[in-house]
Amino acid sequence: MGRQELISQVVVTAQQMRDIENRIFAGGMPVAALMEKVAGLIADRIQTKLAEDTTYFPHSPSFRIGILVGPGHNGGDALVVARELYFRGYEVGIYCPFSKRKELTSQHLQYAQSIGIICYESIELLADCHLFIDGLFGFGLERAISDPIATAINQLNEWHKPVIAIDLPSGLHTDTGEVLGTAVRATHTLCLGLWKLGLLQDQALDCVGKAELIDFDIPLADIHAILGKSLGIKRIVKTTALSTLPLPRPPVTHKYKEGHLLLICGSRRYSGGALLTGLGGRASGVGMLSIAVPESLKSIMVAQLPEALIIGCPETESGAIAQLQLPENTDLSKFNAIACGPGLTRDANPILQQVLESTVPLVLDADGLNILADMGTIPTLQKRQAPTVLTPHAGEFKRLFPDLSDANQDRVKAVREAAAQSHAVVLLKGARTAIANPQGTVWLNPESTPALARGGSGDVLTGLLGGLLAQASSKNIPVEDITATAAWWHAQAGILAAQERTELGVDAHTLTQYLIQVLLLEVISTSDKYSF
Ligand SMILES: NC(=O)C1=CN([C@@H]2O[C@H](COP(=O)(O)OP(=O)(O)OC[C@H]3O[C@@H](n4cnc5c(N)ncnc54)[C@H](O)[C@@H]3O)[C@@H](O)[C@H]2O)[C@H](O)CC1
Ligand SMILES: [K+]
Repeated sequence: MGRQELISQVVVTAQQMRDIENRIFAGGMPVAALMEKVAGLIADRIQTKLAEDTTYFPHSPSFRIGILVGPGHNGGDALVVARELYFRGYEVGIYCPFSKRKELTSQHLQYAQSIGIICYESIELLADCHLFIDGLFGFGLERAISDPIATAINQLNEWHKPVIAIDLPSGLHTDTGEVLGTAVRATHTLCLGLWKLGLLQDQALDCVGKAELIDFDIPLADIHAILGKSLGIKRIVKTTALSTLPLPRPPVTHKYKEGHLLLICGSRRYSGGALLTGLGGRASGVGMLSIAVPESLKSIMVAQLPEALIIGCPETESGAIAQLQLPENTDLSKFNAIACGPGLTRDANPILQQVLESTVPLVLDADGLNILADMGTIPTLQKRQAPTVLTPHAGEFKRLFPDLSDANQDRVKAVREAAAQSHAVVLLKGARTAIANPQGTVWLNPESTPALARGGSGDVLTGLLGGLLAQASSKNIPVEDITATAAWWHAQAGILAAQERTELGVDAHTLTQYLIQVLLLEVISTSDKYSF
């Protein structure tokens, strides 16, 4: 794996970043030299951004940049940026309300003032700035921000001007993304060296804006020395996601070699869920698709999914599947994967018992999760031998794991605990979907769209994931990697659909039509090894 690819996947906590940094310093790199290098790269990036984006940053002789400087090395970075932008002809002013500062930061402040950059103690005096650089705190923030800094940050936020945060928006917890007191609402974040975990947590996203990484050549040996070879937390990136797709297919194959997926979904009350799950399964390219639904849904399913084998099952009085009535000579072990849950209703309880006993990889979603929660998640899953993937949103997560950490706060901690205790792969849905395996590795999906916050989009994911699992069954690819790929593919389809149709135009049915469309674009732009 090349440097760029590895760096784009790595995610660190504050402590890990400190440890990596200490190795660099122990190796002989002077602290001041590193700050100079990093801040030089930040200044270059800001200058390019200003030149590139003239609608956002209009050229004007009075263009003024306000630089917020904290007491630590985040403030030191900001001062080097201030000096560089000043020498490159920009008008800059500094806000630094701290009397105690780290030595290097103090030296840079002294020099900045000596060359004529004015340092203000009140942020109000920067009110006419067109752009702000936030260098108040980086990964050294230790406690909630208090006054006068809190009031200054709130004032800055009220101006609604462009703000570029250095490393991370000041006030965010580096690991959990929690707002500590108050936080800068940045429009852009230039994360330094390696992605900080907090930037990938849902609760941080209001403050992060567009995030990008500034690579300052951290030696790979230092990264591996602290994080290990396998990395504990990874961003899902395009190259790894595409590498687990069943593409290209072998030239000689047949439908059963390309996986047989069984979907179990729907009820008289929720027929749409079954349909969307089926369409998601179809888009996965799976060789054979069987869908078990209540008998009364059979005709509508056949009409919409003519290539699938629709299995009409006896129904309860309420219209749920009463019993799985598989074709003759078929039992659950004939399938390569099963996905179960969307639209089932809790009345389908006996069905879940049956699929849990199967020896086939199983995806549980929606009512499949609700029924599992009723059974007792952890003791029930501990009995299973084959892999299980749970795909809850935060509400379902709470029902499944009532005693674990809150999935609305430190989502990474919550999903890790859930996977460890249930021995399942857990995919916690959200703006930054988080996936954990029982061994503690976590995958975070760094790109998505609020357009996917819509009824039915989860059903599409369930079908898609089931189809990918079925196709991978003979390939020895870890279930968690396939789960990460499904989350990535689903989100990318949403992003493309939102670009073409706005965030309001991505209903779940439309989403299914973008799955192949986005793949075509991504695969073609990545490699020429696929031929169509
Ligand atoms: N990672 C790297 O290799 C590099 C990082 N750089 C930059 O340095 C910061 C981290 O610097 P550090 O000095 O450790 O921390 P901070 O700048 O975030 O500030 C710590 C400073 O603030 C005090 N403090 C903490 N919390 C509060 C609070 N709530 N209120 C008031 N004061 C607080 C604390 O006591 C410290 O004095 C990193 O983010 C990068 O921007 C290097 O420049 C390049 C290499
Ligand atoms: K900052």
